[in-house]
Amino acid sequence: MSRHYDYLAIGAGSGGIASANRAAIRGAKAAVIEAKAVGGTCVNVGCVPKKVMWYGAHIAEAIKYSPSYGFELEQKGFDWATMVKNREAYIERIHGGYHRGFQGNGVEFIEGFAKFVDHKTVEVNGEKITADHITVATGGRPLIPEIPGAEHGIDSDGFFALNEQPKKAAVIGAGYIAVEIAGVFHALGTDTHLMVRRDRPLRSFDKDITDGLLERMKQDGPELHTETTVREVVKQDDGTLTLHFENDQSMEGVDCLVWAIGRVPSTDKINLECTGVEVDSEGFINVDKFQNTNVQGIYAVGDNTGAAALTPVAIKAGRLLAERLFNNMPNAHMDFENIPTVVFSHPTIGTVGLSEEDAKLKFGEDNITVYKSSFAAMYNAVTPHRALSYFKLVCQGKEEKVVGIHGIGEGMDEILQGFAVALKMGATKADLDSTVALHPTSAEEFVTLR
Ligand SMILES: Cc1cc2nc3c(=O)[nH]c(=O)nc-3n(C[C@H](O)[C@H](O)[C@H](O)COP(=O)(O)OP(=O)(O)OC[C@H]3O[C@@H](n4cnc5c(N)ncnc54)[C@H](O)[C@@H]3O)c2cc1C
Ligand SMILES: NC(=O)c1ccc[n+]([C@@H]2O[C@H](COP(=O)([O-])OP(=O)(O)OC[C@H]3O[C@@H](n4cnc5c(N)ncnc54)[C@H](O)[C@@H]3O)[C@@H](O)[C@H]2O)c1
Repeated sequence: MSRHYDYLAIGAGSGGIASANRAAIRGAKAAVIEAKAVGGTCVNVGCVPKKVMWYGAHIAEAIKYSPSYGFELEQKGFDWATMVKNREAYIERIHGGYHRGFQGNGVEFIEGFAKFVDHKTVEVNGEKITADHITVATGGRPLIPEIPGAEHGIDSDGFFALNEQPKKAAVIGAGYIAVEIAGVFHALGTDTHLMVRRDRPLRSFDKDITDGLLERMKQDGPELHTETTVREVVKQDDGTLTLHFENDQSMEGVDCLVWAIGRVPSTDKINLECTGVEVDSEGFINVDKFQNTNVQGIYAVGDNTGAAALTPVAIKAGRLLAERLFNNMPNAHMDFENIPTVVFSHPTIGTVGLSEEDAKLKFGEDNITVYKSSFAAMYNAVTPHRALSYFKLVCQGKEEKVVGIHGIGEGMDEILQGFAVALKMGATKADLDSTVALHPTSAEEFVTLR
């Protein structure tokens, strides 16, 4: 038995789903193969469960501030399992939405793990499936370090599988995932320790913004341990973990250790070798700007290409690929410049374009003008917890073209999208200044900077 399609996506995550749906909408006979849960990382063990838990953390913070607004609340407890149950029910509903979408668009959903047999054929559940165009959209998976006792820790997938709230958590890593998980644990009441190998987390972000994050962590937690590298993990008889660091210090009593030290592409178990598709030294698939691999008829989108590992990036690249293949748009391709991004820290960070450091390197120090401000957002200014937000514009040349927009503060996640449009359109500082402010908001900072 064998089936043939015009378009086949391996992996029903952000990129695979978006591309298969768009291909089918444009008239292609399309299918998508998924080994685990429809929706991939974002929906099942990424953006979606993370944001639900971030909202939970947000509510915990609001309860903390509520007395200053006149509320007399008695918090009787917090049930982690209830949050998880409702989160998973929501995710189930999203799964249903995807399947209805496939039905509506005419995409065939195939459950199973796909492996290449040759450059036109994959095998799944013993069946050979052929397609004119095959997209590898297999995403990635978390990395665990090779140190003694590492297996006693969990990764971000394990974090979402927790059914009970840990008392004391150590989160290892300095990227988005470490910062976000540590923030959620801490806000919900776990004694949380974030451990980074160097002087700060999010080192590739603009320094003024990470300084703002460090200030908040110092003020509110979680506890940040810098210059701290885990050497060994030992499980004690009572089940708790002791972490030994390279600086010969240690930490005892950890009941949840989370590794958030990066992700690797899922390209190693799909027999890609038999197709001749080239990968780099880390296993990321080499693609050109059209998502073409070096083998005709095989493409890759999303996290396994080493592009910015963000859901909207995988979706956009996937849709544009389908437009190119099936809608007579030979030049359709993703623009990887100026991709906005948000970290769901506490408070959130938003950033698009170049950091001050990178802008100076690219254009020269004399060609860069920086505008920045800090202020206590009204939300917490009326509480004893007076904390600062930071906003920054990086401008280039005499005309002060805005090449970087950065902020940390309440609402920054929602503020950034519109400003990213302005940056992408080539806005200058004068354009922002000519826009009337919205008052009272935090967003108005960006159009009133001096
Ligand atoms: C904890 C966490 C939080 C995140 N938060 C955000 C966020 O807030 N915002 C954001 O934009 N991004 C976020 N991301 C990143 C985002 O989830 C990814 O960029 C996005 O999911 C990538 O999509 P993709 O299609 O490349 O791969 P994935 O979504 O990983 O999908 C790949 C799919 O392929 C399947 N698969 C793999 N191999 C095979 C095979 N051989 N056969 C069949 N199926 C296979 C996998 O099971 C998986 O379902 C987060 C990621 C994590 C881990
Ligand atoms: N809000 C969002 O949009 C969001 C949220 C989560 C994830 N993501 C995406 O997922 C990607 C992966 O996130 P991530 O946080 O896993 O990876 P990352 O690559 O961003 O960060 C990994 C961090 O771990 C550190 N590290 C590596 N090895 C280590 C070790 N042995 N011990 C201690 N630290 C170590 C690295 O220095 C790095 O800072 C991100 O780059 C991002 O694109 C996005």
